Amino acid sequence: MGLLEGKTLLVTGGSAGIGRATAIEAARQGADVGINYIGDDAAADACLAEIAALGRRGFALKGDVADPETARAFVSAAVERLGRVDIFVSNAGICPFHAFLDMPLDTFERTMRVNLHGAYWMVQAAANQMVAQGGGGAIVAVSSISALVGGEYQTRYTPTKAGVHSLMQSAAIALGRHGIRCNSVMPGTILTDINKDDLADPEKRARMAARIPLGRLGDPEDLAGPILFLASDMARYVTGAALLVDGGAFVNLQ
Ligand SMILES: NC(=O)C1=CN([C@@H]2O[C@H](COP(=O)(O)OP(=O)(O)OC[C@H]3O[C@@H](n4cnc5c(N)ncnc54)[C@H](O)[C@@H]3O)[C@@H](O)[C@H]2O)C=CC1
Ligand SMILES: C[C@H](O)[C@@H]1OC(=O)[C@H](O)[C@@H]1O
Repeated sequence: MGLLEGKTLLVTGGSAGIGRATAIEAARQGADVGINYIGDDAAADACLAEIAALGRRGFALKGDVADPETARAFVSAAVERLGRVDIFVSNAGICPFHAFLDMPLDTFERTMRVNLHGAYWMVQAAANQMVAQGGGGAIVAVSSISALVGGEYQTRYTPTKAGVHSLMQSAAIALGRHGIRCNSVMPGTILTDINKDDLADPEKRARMAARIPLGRLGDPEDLAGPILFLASDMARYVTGAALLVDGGAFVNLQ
């Protein structure tokens, strides 16, 4: 029997990277899965095909998480298609690298709106559904090691990841009385489209890998287990927590 047998799970940014790995592993663990995404329809269709091949129900909703209306539409579609929402994974995010001193206003605002506002409205919509249906629930947000440490070209990104971590702490308090647990994961450097350009420089890539005690950069699948553990009943007394999933990078000062 899978870890998530009989549950329904929603994940934002589920067509690629960490969100996709989470969606597919959730299906393997017995959950029906809804994904939200933006951009490439073929990638979303491919993810849905894998969910179906695992014998689970799935649906995809295209929409920008920066628009609060997408949150309402995603949760409504989940209720219509899957009946309820047991687990919500707030994952969608962007990280356009840029220097601090000449940060364009639109780059700053877009990053805030997608990563932080998007997480806020999505989590609120999912939580309202969980409260209305009863029986509790679990919310996991994808924060980052960048909530704890800085990056020269990530000055409009790292505050969003600290914000997502903080959102989970406050939501854990607000939602505990409803039996809804809220936690975050903090990935280190994971090989996905978000950092493909940044890590195209072999020297930078080698430098990033060299500081990781486990000896390699992460893969999206490295996140699926920790996210789904926090989402599962095995973590039933865990709320307001943050789990670093970084191969040990954070603790490696020298
Ligand atoms: N890859 C890494 O090294 C790390 C990633 N993260 C976080 O993990 C999360 C997922 O990122 P990755 O899988 O690495 O990236 P990715 O680029 O492979 O996937 C991002 C996903 O988010 C979706 N997305 C992007 N903007 C969206 C929007 N406005 N509305 C709806 N969907 C949107 C895309 O369609 C895609 O499915 C992000 O929140 C990122 O900040 C955190 C730490 C490290
Ligand atoms: C996109 C970056 O490579 C990635 O994003 C994060 O949150 C990590 O800190 C890495 O810097």
